[in-house]
Amino acid sequence: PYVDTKVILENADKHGYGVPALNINNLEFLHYIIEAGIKMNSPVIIETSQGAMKYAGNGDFRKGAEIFVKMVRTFADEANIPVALHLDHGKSFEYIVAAIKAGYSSVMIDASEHPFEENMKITKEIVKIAHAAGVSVEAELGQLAGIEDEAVAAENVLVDPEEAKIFVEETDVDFLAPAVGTSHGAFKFKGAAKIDYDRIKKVKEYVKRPLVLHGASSVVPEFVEIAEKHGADFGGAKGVPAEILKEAVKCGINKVNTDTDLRIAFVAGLREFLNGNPKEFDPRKYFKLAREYTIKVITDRMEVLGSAGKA
Ligand SMILES: O=C(COP(=O)(O)O)N(O)CCCCO
Ligand code: NA
Ligand SMILES: [Zn+2]
Repeated sequence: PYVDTKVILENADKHGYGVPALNINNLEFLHYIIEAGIKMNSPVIIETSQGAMKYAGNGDFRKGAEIFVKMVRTFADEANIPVALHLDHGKSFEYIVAAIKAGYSSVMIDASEHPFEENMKITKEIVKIAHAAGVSVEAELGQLAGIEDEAVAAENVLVDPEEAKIFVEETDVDFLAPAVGTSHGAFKFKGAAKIDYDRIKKVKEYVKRPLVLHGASSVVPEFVEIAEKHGADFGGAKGVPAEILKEAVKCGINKVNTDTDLRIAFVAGLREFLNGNPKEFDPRKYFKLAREYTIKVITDRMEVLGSAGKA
């Protein structure tokens, strides 16, 4: 069934597991996520960035929002796993309102590049509007480095747990994304991978609601290798290893945002298949390995996070 993201995340919070939040831009990735969820009997959170809304609507983001809601609801209505649709990194009022009007389960208002008071003020407004429409809200505190679709945050600014307490009390936001050392994309750490567990624990103690880990892709070496064997150049790619994700879930993370891992698995399979099948040009055939690898990277993640078997 199609559910509110809050329902999925409150259950995950209660039972101490993580749920993958998986980004899509097209029908194929939605197919793979649903297949993986059904196979593992896991709840799934589908998420789209503002860029994905524009892309799906061929430039018209309101159209794109409607297309995603109709596609996701069609799958969700007949799947016996909980499925939610979330707007990821909503920065523009127009996009957020379009997602709410189209029927998204939840929206993120990402005002993290603004000073604390401004972030709080903007988030409060969005919460009022979203809650009036029965839609739950995610916000971000602190800043991730790395590329975030439109904006590039220069440095990591880790969340201040005291600020998180005030922020949640003031805004009544449903789930919070604290910046704890990760960043978006395939090049997350200069040195060894590490995130600030104590900071997660402190925020959890204060806000007592589901927490979100952004920049959580593992950049799985197996798929990086296959992609590079077939012409990709991902030199220096490094993500969040599975054992760090497990620890982060223990500390209170419940929604685990994952985009880069799906992209790498897909392009690894696509490159391998195209290199090995020079005569093939049927789009129902040449995604075969891309599909297989993308489903694999999702089912593995459901095991790591503990959402497998929880639908
Ligand atoms: O936090 C994440 C996931 O980040 P990643 O999958 O790159 O680790 N997202 O919000 C997904 C979109 C970010 C741009 O790729
Ligand atoms: Na999000
Ligand atoms: Zn993110």
